[in-house]
Amino acid sequence: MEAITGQHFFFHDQPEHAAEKDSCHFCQLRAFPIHQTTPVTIVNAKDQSVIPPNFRFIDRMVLGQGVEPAEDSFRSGCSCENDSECQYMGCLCLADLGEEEGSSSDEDEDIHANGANGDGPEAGRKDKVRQKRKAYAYHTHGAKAGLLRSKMLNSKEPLYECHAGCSCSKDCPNRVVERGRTIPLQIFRTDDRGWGVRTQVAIKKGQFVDRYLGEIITSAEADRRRAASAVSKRKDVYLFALDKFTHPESLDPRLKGPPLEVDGEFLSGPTRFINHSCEPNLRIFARVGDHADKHIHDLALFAIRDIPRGEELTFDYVDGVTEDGGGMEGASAGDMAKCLSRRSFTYVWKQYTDYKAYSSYTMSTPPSSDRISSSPPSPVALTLRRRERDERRRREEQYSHGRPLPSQKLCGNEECVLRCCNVFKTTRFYLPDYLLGDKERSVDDILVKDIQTHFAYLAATRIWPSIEKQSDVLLKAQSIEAFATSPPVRAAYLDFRYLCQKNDLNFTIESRLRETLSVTMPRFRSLIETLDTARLDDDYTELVVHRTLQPPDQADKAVQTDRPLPWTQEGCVMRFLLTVELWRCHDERHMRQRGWAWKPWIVAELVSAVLLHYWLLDREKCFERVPCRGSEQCDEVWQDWLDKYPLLLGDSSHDDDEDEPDQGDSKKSPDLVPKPIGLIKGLDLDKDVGYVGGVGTAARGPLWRDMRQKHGDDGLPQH
Ligand SMILES: C[S@@+](CC[C@H](N)C(=O)[O-])C[C@H]1O[C@@H](n2cnc3c(N)ncnc32)[C@H](O)[C@@H]1O
Repeated sequence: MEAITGQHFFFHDQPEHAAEKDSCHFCQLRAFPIHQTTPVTIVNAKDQSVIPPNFRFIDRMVLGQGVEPAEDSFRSGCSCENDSECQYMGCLCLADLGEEEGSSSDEDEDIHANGANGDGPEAGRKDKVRQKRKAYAYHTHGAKAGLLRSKMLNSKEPLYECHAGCSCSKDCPNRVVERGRTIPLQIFRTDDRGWGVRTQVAIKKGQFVDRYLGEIITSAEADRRRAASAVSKRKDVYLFALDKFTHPESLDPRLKGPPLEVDGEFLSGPTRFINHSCEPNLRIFARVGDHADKHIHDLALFAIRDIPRGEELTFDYVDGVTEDGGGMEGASAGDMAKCLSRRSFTYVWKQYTDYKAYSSYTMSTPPSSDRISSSPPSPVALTLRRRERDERRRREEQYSHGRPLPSQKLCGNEECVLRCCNVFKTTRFYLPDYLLGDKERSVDDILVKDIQTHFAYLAATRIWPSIEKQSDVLLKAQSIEAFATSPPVRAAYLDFRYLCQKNDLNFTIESRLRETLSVTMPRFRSLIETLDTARLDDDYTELVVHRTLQPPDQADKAVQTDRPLPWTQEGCVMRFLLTVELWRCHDERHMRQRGWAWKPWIVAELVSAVLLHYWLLDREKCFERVPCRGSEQCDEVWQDWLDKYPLLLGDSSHDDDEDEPDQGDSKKSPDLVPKPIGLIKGLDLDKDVGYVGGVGTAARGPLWRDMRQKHGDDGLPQH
């Protein structure tokens, strides 16, 4: 260290040492304009180590190959007439803030700081200020001016700042990160953790410290560097993915992912030497200037508490993950893990799948602890933990919106291992082999989603013909569509198909299935009349349910064999009907479809129609059966369904006892906007294609009005 300092001091102002000067870290630092006011120094009072010679200080991001900033034509900025306007909603730079983030709980603090509280003439001004909602992230007035608001310190939101493309001045209060570091820093040799960074002045809570700089590289290049690095895990601590705005469905191709990454190992600023701590004094935030450059957003470090002069600066490499999987400072600290970029996503993903292969799945136990303050957790373990936590949160959200818990069985028996009772089980150890998705179009080029909608509409009008009000019909149709397309019904159909194949039962023609349905449906109806399928807590019900769902029991037969008897066609159909009915009851019990307390004959009608509908969709090649990749994929399937049918509490109308539509629920559920039924031009689905062949009319008359016979086709006989 002394030798290097000496070289610098004595020789680097001489032209013949130009090359050496170029690689001298002191010279690099001195060359930055900011060095005059807020220098970075390097000291080593411990040993002879020097900053790695292949490291170079930079004072701005370096864009790697294939990484481009936005074109000028996409750039924009605010047109606020004076700087103070840039604090409020209305400033274009703050346009991406949601309502929640925009609201300011610190507003009073600022007004107080400015002496504008109480009655009198100031009160009017205060009211006026209140009308304009303060939205930006910093304090404006008094001693805290320029510091991050306390609300933001715990927030996962990015910071949106004004920038060079804006009409406000450089002194605009919303340009904190842009103005750069104001704190002199010292890189020093720690006792036990290599280099570290300490502050040369006291830092206030909420004060901006510096950005994390580096080379911005593509994800492919990051992977390449990981692979090339002797120890990939080591490489990971220098890589930050710029994924704050990445979303697979983003309209901006640059934000679709995989995200760009910042590599600070060989080119960076002093923050690259900041060590990890589980009780850090800094936190990292995503910061955006020009919105067109979200893909290369900044990583800005702020103090999260007052820091005395001389104290080592640290941040939590995984932002507060604790052993129980929660955030160190409550939920918001955990959420910030998303703000803290995912380091080495791709690499870790591979590790993750391996990890999943041996880790037992549990909803509450994150991978083993690495929370030791004296040494940092391995980045792989940390990322795994973070991913586990994010997944867990996503699932919890789904459960709160009606996805059943994986532990729940259709039959109600905790111990049940029957495949068909476990349609909610999507964990690692009980993943379905396949998932059933809709193709976009049928073999006849009809949009499958139109067929689904049309089926639901016809079912609503035929099974509940007494509903007159169109909005009630649409509500009914919407809830039928949600039910019929739900993941457990799909799982039940796959199970049905599998069972049929395994037992060489082929419903190769529609009439065969219709016949079987016509025999099975009355039995099914009397079964659910006898049982209270909505309450599965008595032994008798469970026994009967299990008998129906299980392979036929040879004990019932005269001939005893070692193997279970094969399934019959009626058995397969019955198993589908009962599985779907149990899911319907579960759904009703647990939240989404409240008020579906239908009489057994309505249930029998609808559930049978659903089976025939699925079979017809299958025949028309509307489905795709995809191997299930993992529980994440099941999560996605549930998420898609929950997103598409967010709240279906409004369908209580028209039990068979009711004459008048119940409009109460639709009034109570403003979220339920009836979906327009897309009629398919030139096509009568009933007649021409027969997709809804199973739907008859249940209005006190014959349960199955055979649409096909009307058109001279084979059909389901009346019963
Ligand atoms: C981003 S660098 C920080 C600067 C580093 N100390 C150096 O000398 O270059 C991350 C590396 O620092 C070390 N490190 C960071 N935090 C640490 C901690 N709390 N305990 C031990 N080593 C730590 C680890 O070797 C880690 O790979």
